[in-house]
Amino acid sequence: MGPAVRVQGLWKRFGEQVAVAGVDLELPAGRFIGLVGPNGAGKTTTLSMVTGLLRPDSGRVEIGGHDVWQDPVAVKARIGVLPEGLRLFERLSGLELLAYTGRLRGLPGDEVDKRAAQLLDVLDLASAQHKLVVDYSTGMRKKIGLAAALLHNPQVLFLDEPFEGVDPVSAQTIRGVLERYTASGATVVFSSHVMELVESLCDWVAVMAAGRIRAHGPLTEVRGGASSLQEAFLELVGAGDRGEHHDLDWLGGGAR
Ligand SMILES: Nc1ncnc2c1ncn2[C@@H]1O[C@H](COP(=O)(O)OP(=O)(O)OP(=O)(O)O)[C@@H](O)[C@H]1O
Repeated sequence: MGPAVRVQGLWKRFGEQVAVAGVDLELPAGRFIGLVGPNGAGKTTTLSMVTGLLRPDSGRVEIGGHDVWQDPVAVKARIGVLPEGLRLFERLSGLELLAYTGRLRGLPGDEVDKRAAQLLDVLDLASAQHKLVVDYSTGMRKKIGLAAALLHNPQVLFLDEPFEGVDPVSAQTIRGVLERYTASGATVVFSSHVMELVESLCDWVAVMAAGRIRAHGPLTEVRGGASSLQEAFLELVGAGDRGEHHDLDWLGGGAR
């Protein structure tokens, strides 16, 4: 089986700022993949280019063997995306949003109804299905966004910070759905800067810093001899000694 995603020579600049500086990456199919890196590392920019939301300055991306920019329809049929800062149709109810998304995806009406009912149930949104999305909480928005991204049963699911602002119960629910999804051979790619989360969920990771991939591979390989992914990550991104500085010696109790 070929890689789920193949990225070659990907670059993106915003004026003087180089956000993504030559990323080459092959993401294996059927894995739970974490893209980790500090704030500003270029994770969102990379995922936006990989999913066809942002045009790269140069480089190529293939998903399931299809070029994201030359064959966008084939790619979009195969992927689901939960972007950061997801915009939803606020004046639709959760159920209406799924019905609309399903029809846009070309699914027959009765199939959409069946899948929507199951997703709402599994994601614990059934009791809120007639509520307008504008009235949903942050966690509910993530869950309805996830349901919309899964409705057409994509081969690869991209999630940008899916657990940000989500309470532990909802996080567990989301996690259960994602684990079930990857167990059946699909691929999840998600970005996060929460190492514990990545370590507990992912079996394959790519570490990004300053627009480049610093390490990638099975979790155990990337972690190497370090006691945790967090420790390996701090060594990789060269921030191991951060916090040792005494510039803030005025901060805290004592003399004002
Ligand atoms: N539209 C834009 N215009 C200008 N600069 C941008 C734009 N988008 C991203 N950048 C810059 O590119 C760099 C990478 O940003 P990006 O959002 O991809 O990082 P990230 O790894 O997702 O960070 P975070 O974890 O904080 O979300 C940052 O320096 C950011 O300021």
